[in-house]
Amino acid sequence: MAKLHMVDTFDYVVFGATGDLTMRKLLPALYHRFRDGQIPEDSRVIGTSRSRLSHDEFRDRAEKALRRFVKDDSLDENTVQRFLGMVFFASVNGAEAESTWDNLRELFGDDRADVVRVFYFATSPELYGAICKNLHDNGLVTEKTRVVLEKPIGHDLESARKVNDEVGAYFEENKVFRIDHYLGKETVQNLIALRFANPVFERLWDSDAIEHVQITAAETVGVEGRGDYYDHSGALRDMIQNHLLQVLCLVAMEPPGSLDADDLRNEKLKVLRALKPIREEDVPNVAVRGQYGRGKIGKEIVPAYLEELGDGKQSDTETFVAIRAEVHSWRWGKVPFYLRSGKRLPNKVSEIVVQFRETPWSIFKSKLEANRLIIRLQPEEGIQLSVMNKVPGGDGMELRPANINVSFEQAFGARYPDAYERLLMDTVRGDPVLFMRRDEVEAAWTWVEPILNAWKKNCSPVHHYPAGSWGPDAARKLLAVTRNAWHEDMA
Ligand SMILES: NC(=O)C1=CN([C@@H]2O[C@H](COP(=O)(O)OP(=O)(O)OC[C@H]3O[C@@H](n4cnc5c(N)ncnc54)[C@H](OP(=O)(O)O)[C@@H]3O)[C@@H](O)[C@H]2O)C=CC1
Ligand SMILES: O=C1O[C@H](COP(=O)(O)O)[C@@H](O)[C@H](O)[C@H]1O
Repeated sequence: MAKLHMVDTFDYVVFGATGDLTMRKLLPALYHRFRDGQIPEDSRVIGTSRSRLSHDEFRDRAEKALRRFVKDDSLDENTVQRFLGMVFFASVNGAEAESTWDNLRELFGDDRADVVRVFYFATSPELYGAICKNLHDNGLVTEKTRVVLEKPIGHDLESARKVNDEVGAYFEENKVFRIDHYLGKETVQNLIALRFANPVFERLWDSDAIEHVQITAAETVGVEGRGDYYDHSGALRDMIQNHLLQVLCLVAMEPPGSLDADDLRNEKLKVLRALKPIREEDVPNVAVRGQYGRGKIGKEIVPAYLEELGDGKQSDTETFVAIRAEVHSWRWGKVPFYLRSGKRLPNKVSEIVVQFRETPWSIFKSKLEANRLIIRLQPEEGIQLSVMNKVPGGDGMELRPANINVSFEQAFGARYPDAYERLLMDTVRGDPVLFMRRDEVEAAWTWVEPILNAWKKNCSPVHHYPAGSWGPDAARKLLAVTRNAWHEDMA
């Protein structure tokens, strides 16, 4: 395990602390960091929401969450009790000026004014502006205060600008941490190491050598309890506008001058701005949307999206998206970047497939397969490079592809920390390198917006696919026009 450095003492205030995200991700992440010795014991985690809970009632909920979402081998009684001793609760309606702000103010005496203070907004984004104003008006913002904004930042470009303006009225950009948990995944960070610490790859990283790139985030889960949110979002907003475009940036960007936040983010922004704009009339040719019907994943029969929504609701919301993108730059020319994300697909897998070009000429009788680099983000994190080899023995020169495999688990053996663990500690340290800058978020919305508009006008159909399949056939056709195939369909 790489070395962890103890962070400064902090007060971590979560708005939306009784919600799913806090229970499932934030509290377990803070617990793990505490257990690993990264968090000083005089730090505090302060939950807030409109619910009227005592400190002990909230601690009970926090304890249940830890027992449910932290693996048994990481739960030891002493550590759990010491962690819960750092947990507090204040009942506040973040959106209302007249609310019980005293409950929160009372928790900060003069002796905490110099302590790092993080406000994490795990509520609906419409509340972010009001919460910022109320924090400011109640004198809760100190020199060492940061705010963390959960996704989604808006619903489209206009609403994203509104959220950013409202937050920006009270917090300088360097105090605003827009979280994209994909950037906290170890394997996503490792992309930077793979590309810029290994010249063997970087020398081949362009349109001369690379035929196309696929970026896939496939999930087996459906929308389950999040139907209200998801039905207003859909896969394009939920996964592509943020996570997949951020991964694309790291694959396609030029080497940054350093690992400083702005050097890295400037390079990502250049990629987002170099994405070939998609005109509304072209959307049917380059973007496919789908929605899952009833089907089977493994041995389990799972309901259709509409059944999960319940109440006989009808909806065109997409649970699957595939897009053909291009990064118009000297390095990439017209290399297609295929982006794909969907729910209720056969496997949970996030991966990048870099398909190299074929040899210009072959001296062999065997059919040659072009090299392929697969960067597996999750699960079974690792790298796989396919190469052509001579089949041993025989009296001729028979060739077959074989894989060079690096399994990160075998190489490093450590537990893979959840993305939130790293990101929450970065917010305490005030390190924005793995967070999205305002201009990145807005550039990403600018690019996806014509697709959203075309779909709103019903310019292309919502293809239905059975749960447990790899999505609609139209997604296959998107690649077939250039005689390509998605990874699972490759020979
Ligand atoms: N759940 C997840 O896995 C993910 C969630 N997100 C995003 O994070 C945000 C929260 O999601 P999630 O936890 O699932 O949502 P939930 O609906 O489970 O929780 C919402 C929380 O906000 C609180 N809340 C609502 N209104 C106010 C208010 N006016 N003042 C203070 N607190 C308020 C609620 O508590 P109370 O009713 O007591 O006030 C509750 O704690 C959403 O924007 C979501 O899109 C992003 C990525 C993943
Ligand atoms: O942000 C989100 O991500 C999850 C998928 O995250 P992963 O780390 O499990 O790949 C997705 O299920 C959710 O809908 C979306 O809001």
